[in-house]
Amino acid sequence: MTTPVGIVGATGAVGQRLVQTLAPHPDFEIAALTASSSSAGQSYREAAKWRIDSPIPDHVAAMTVSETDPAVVPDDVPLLFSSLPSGVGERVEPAFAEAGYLVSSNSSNFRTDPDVPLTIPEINPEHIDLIEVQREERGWDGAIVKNPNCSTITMVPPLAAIEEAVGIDRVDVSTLQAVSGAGYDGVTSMEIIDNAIPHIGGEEEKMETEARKLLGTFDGNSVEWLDATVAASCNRIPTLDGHLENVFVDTRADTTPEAIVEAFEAYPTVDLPSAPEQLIHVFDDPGRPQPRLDRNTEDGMAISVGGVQATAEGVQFNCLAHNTRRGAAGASVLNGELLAREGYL
Ligand SMILES: NC(=O)C1=CN([C@@H]2O[C@H](COP(=O)(O)OP(=O)(O)OC[C@H]3O[C@@H](n4cnc5c(N)ncnc54)[C@H](OP(=O)(O)O)[C@@H]3O)[C@@H](O)[C@H]2O)C=CC1
Ligand SMILES: N[C@@H](CC(=O)OP(=O)(O)O)C(=O)O
Repeated sequence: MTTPVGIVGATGAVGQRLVQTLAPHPDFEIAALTASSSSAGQSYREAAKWRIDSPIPDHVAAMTVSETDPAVVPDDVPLLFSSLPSGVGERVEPAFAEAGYLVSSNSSNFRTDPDVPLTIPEINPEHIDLIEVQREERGWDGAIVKNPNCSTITMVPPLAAIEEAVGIDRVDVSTLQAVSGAGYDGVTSMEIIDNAIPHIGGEEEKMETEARKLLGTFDGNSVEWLDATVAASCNRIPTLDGHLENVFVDTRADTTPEAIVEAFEAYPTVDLPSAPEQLIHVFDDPGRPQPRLDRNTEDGMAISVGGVQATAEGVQFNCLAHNTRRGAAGASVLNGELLAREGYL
C-alpha cells in the first residue's frame, strides 16, 4: 500500500530531482504535480525543461501539471513535497498546511521560525514533534516541515559527530558551490565559465543560523540553539552539482584527527528507505572528496569527508554532498519518510 504524494514546484531543478527520487519510491506514489500558472494545464513532459541525465518516468511525463493551489490538489494526497521559490513558498505553504496537507519543504522561508521543525532525520529526528507546537499555535490540521539549505546540510553531519565527541566552540566554513544550487536560471554561462563568484546572497546567514538550530536541543516545546559561533564565506564555482566545503572547528575539549575520524565513521545512519547505509564516508587521500568523483556516493545521499587535520584550536576537514539530492530533493523525501514513521501521515 503506497501513500499518494504531490510535488509543488515540480518543474524546477529540485522538482525534477523530486520526480526522479519519488518515481521508484517503495512507499510513496506521485499523484499530483503543480507549478506556476504558465505551466498549469500542460503535460509534465511539455512543462518541465528536463535536464536530468535519466529519462522522465513515463507515467509522470503524461501527468497534467496543475496550479499551485490547495483547491485543486486532491484531498486524498496527504503529503506534499515543496520546491518553490521562497517568496512563493512563504505565501503558499501556509495555505496548504491550513487546508490539512503535510508540507515537506525545501524552500528557505520559515526555516528558523521557532515552531517550524528543521530536520535532518539522521541528526535531529526528535525535532519533528515541533509539529504539535506549530499546530497548536497556528490552528492548522496540516503542518510545514523544512529541510535545511544545501550548504548547511553538507557540513552539519560531521559537525554533529564532533559536537557529540568533544563539543564545538566555533566553526569557520568556506564553500565552493555548484551552479545547480542557483536553479536553472540562476547563473548565466557568461558569469560563471572561467570564473568564481565570492558571494551568494543570503547563504552565509543561512549556514550560520540553520546549523545552530539543527544542532540544538528540543525540550518538547522549543529548540535551544547550539551555543557556538558559526562564520561562513560562500562562493560559486563552475561545477554542475556537489557543494565542497572547507571547515575549521574550534573544539571545547582537546582532540586528535584520529579521534575525529573515528567519530565520523561511527556516526549512525537511520533506518529509512532513502537514508545512506553509512552517513559519513571518510577519505584517507587528502585530494578527496571531489565534486565530480564523489557527489553520487550512496545515490548522492552520503556526506564525503577528507583532509582531517589538527589545528591549534581543534580540527579542520573538507566535506562534500550532492546539493540537489542530499541537499534538497533527497532531504525532503527523507523528512517525508520520517513523518510516515512517526505516525504523522
Ligand atoms: N537548487 C538547489 O540546490 C536547492 C534549492 N533549494 C530551494 O528549493 C526551491 C526551488 O529551487 P529550484 O528548483 O532550484 O528553483 P527553480 O526556479 O528551478 O524552480 C521553481 C519551481 O517553482 C515554480 N514556481 C515559480 N513561481 C511560482 C509561482 N508563482 N506559483 C507557483 N509555482 C511557481 C516553478 O514553476 P514554472 O516552471 O511553471 O515556472 C518551478 O516548478 C527554492 O526555494 C530553492 O531555494 C533548496 C536547496 C537546494
Ligand atoms: N542557495 C543555495 C541553494 C538554495 O536554494 O538554498 P536555499 O534553499 O537555502 O535557498 C545555492 O545557491 O547553492
